[in-house]
Amino acid sequence: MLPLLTRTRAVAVPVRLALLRTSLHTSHTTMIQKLTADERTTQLAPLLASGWAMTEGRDAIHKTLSFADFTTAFSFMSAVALTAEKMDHHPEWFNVYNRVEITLATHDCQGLSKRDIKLATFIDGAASKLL
Ligand SMILES: C[C@H](O)[C@H](O)[C@H]1CNC2=NC(N)=NC(=O)C2=N1
Repeated sequence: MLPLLTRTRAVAVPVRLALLRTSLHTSHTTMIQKLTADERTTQLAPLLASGWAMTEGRDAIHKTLSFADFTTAFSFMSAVALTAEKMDHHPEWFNVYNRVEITLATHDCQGLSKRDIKLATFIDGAASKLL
């Protein structure tokens, strides 16, 4: 029979290793993935056909929207900001008066992910209500 302290360590070490494996596995499987080639055809292509464009030199998309005036542009930005915060997914954007330039990419995977598709789709819906 092993002394109590040795037995405790003999059990505790494998348990800790198992927990570490589980946490590594979980963080790996929940990591946000770049869009696959198939997803680019089915989900990204429609956005590229409706005013979004690939950004040169990076896996990102951008679009410029012009509204009637600053108040309308800012109202659009407020709607997008609330949704972006809920999604924990934020646009890179630039506003001057009535114009809003938006770039979307997922920093966590250094490229385009489903979150960018979802946010771009929301942005198009919000803009269409105000344009
Ligand atoms: C810690 C926080 O959840 C992350 O930094 C979120 C926040 N907003 C984000 N926004 C965008 N566009 N890409 C991200 O990878 C991202 N990650």
